[in-house]
Amino acid sequence: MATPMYARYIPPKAKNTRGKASVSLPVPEISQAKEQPGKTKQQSKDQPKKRKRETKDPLKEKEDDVTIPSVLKASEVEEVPAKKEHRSKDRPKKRKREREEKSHDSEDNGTKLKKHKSVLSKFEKVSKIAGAARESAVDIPAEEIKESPTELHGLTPLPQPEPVPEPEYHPTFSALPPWLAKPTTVSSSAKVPFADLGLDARLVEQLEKKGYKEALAVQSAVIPMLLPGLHQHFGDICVSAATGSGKTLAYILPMIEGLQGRVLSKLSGLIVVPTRELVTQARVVAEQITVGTKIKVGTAVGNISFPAEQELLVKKDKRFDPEAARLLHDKANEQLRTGFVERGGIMGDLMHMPPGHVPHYESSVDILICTPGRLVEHIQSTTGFSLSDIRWLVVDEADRLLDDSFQEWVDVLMKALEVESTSEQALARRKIISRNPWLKPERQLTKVVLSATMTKDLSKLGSLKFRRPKMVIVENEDQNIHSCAPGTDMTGDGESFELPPALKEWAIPVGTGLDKPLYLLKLLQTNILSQWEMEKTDTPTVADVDTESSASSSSSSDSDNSDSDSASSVSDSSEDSSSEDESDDSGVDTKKKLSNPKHRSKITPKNQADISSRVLVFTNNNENAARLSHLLAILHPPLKNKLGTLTKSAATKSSQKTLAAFATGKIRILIASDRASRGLDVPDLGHIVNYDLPRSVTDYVHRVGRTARAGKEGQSWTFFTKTEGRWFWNDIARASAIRRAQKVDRAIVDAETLNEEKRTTYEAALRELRVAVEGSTGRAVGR
Ligand SMILES: Nc1ncnc2c1ncn2[C@@H]1O[C@H](COP(=O)(O)OP(=O)(O)OP(=O)(O)O)[C@@H](O)[C@H]1O
Repeated sequence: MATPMYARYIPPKAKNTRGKASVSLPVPEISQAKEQPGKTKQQSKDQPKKRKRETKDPLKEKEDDVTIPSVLKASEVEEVPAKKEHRSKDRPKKRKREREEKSHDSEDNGTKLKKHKSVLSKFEKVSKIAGAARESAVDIPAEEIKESPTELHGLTPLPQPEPVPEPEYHPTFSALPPWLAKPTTVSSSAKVPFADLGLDARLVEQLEKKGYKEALAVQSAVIPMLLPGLHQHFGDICVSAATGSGKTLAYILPMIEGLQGRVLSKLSGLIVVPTRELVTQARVVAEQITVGTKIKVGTAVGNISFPAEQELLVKKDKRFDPEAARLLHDKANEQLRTGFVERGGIMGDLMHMPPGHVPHYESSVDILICTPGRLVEHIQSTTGFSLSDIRWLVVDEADRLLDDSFQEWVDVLMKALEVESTSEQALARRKIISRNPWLKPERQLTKVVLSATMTKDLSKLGSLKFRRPKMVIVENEDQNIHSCAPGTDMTGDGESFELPPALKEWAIPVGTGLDKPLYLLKLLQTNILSQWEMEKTDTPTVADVDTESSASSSSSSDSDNSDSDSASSVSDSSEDSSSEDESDDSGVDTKKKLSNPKHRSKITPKNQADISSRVLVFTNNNENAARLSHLLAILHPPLKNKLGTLTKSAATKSSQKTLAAFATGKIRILIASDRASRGLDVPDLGHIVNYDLPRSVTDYVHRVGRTARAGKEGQSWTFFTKTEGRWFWNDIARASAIRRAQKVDRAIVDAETLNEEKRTTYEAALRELRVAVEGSTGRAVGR
């Protein structure tokens, strides 16, 4: 009796009693039994077993699945427990009836029908109970009850609901402090005449002589904040402004204005920059502005010996002060007694002093421009080098410098700045201030921190210990600014950078990258250098090329200006050749064929001296720069005297020579490592080539920022290989962190059209280079 009732017996039209619910039920086996009276008891006993076996068949199972719902109506499911209860109560009666039936059966000659009658009577009872239950339930018209159509499914997964999109998270708070979260923004078009900035007339005149008629946006915003007046900010300033926007004058002018009346030299302004080239560059700007004043500008970069640099920075003298002399001598005696004798320094100098005198040190410079490494050396080892009178501290290229933990320069500098001045005037003033606390403190140190890619990392900025800081951001408010993430501005929590508005960026696919030198040669030929520049020197033979000294030789040699008419060795058939797009990026911007004559420089005697047709080529390391320089010189010998290299390993003097030659146009192609990517200002530089892809977004921003400076036009060309394409387009060309006025366009260089002779020369050059490098270092050379 374990089989449920509905499984054992299902009546033919179960519930159509009141013309309401009409449910078609499976044909009941009992009726079959009725119709087949010849079936034996054994057969009917076997029936459940047979069904059990049948249910093992999956197809059968499916059939059951389909039929069962029509049987299992809610009212009937509820009937089962009701029936059970009833049965347990009526058990004695039932047995009695069964006995009666049995006796009747025996009377009826033991036919099977009697047994079925008992089952039928049970069913009638159940039906009565179900009928009563149904009467108490709400009547539903039969036509409203529809059988749900059977859905058949194959093996394909059932359709799933659309995933609910995650709601966009717009924090109503910022993790940054208010001065960083809500910076002061300045439009890059907000220019003001220098005379309106509160600068001294002499300074304005000096600037006009240089051809600067009005202050650029960053200067118009920052100078008034640093000078006494209505807009003065009593605290420190962080500045974020695009490359070439004029940040150098924005900090140098107020510093010079503030120190003009100075009679005695005191080290009052300290400018820290990352490279020696930038020290030299900032010094040139400062010296141009200080002409006619007593302000002395010094540098510390390590291009001369350390003792020589010490002498240049600090003047040593003697001062009659018996009391101070006695104290110092006591200290010296104590050191002798304990054995801990200080070598050099003030104790060393004391030995050479006449009785009653002490050594006296004075700064030889008012403004010091230096690299962080050399600064730390002077703080730690130069006697009399004191930062206690510093009023201006400038950290240019701040994000780069704060990344640099070299010699823990920030900590050393901050400690040195905390040391109070021990000069007599300072001591006297401190005495007065202690009695009159409302008086201004003796020294007010203002920190100015600048970059085109300013960090918002508090852990880095915090190391500079700002006092009431303010962030100033200069941004282009042009509606056409292309920012891949709509609404990206420079004031959010994330870091975002702006490119110069007049910069045109191009991206050039270079296949696997194996023939990059040939691509570069073709690009120089078609779009950067004029034909005159490509061909003007006598063509030397491959053997003539001095690989090691191409940079220095080119900087010193003044190329012969004969207007050579010799036929170009570079094929110019690119116009009709169809270029194949081998890059893997998708949906890329307009493709431009660079061999189109309208992109070419016109060959006229006039533009022979056009220095904007110079190019700065960036490689990823010194080795690549030297190798490329060598290959180009062999590939196209007329370029030999127009090539220079600028790498970290080059001596300061040689780098300065190379840079000067590049600035004056003697060198047309400067191949450099990332050393040249920060801050370098080469006036009217027209082109940048990223021969190797930069390693980061910030590197890209600084590299391309060497052109299109101070509102002038410039172009950048970035080579990308098949494997680099995705990164370049996603992280640089369409990066939400970069705001640009013009989108990056794709350009095709037909390096294939370079003639066979060039390819043969290229192969020969590679072999020669391999032999040269393997010979000297035992290493293999790639291209
Ligand atoms: N007021 C001005 N008018 C015209 N030109 C200017 C003015 N001020 C500066 N310049 C020129 O702008 C160029 C860029 O200046 P500067 O080197 O200070 O830029 P920068 O913002 O420091 O760039 P980077 O971030 O790359 O270091 C220089 O060649 C400079 O001579």
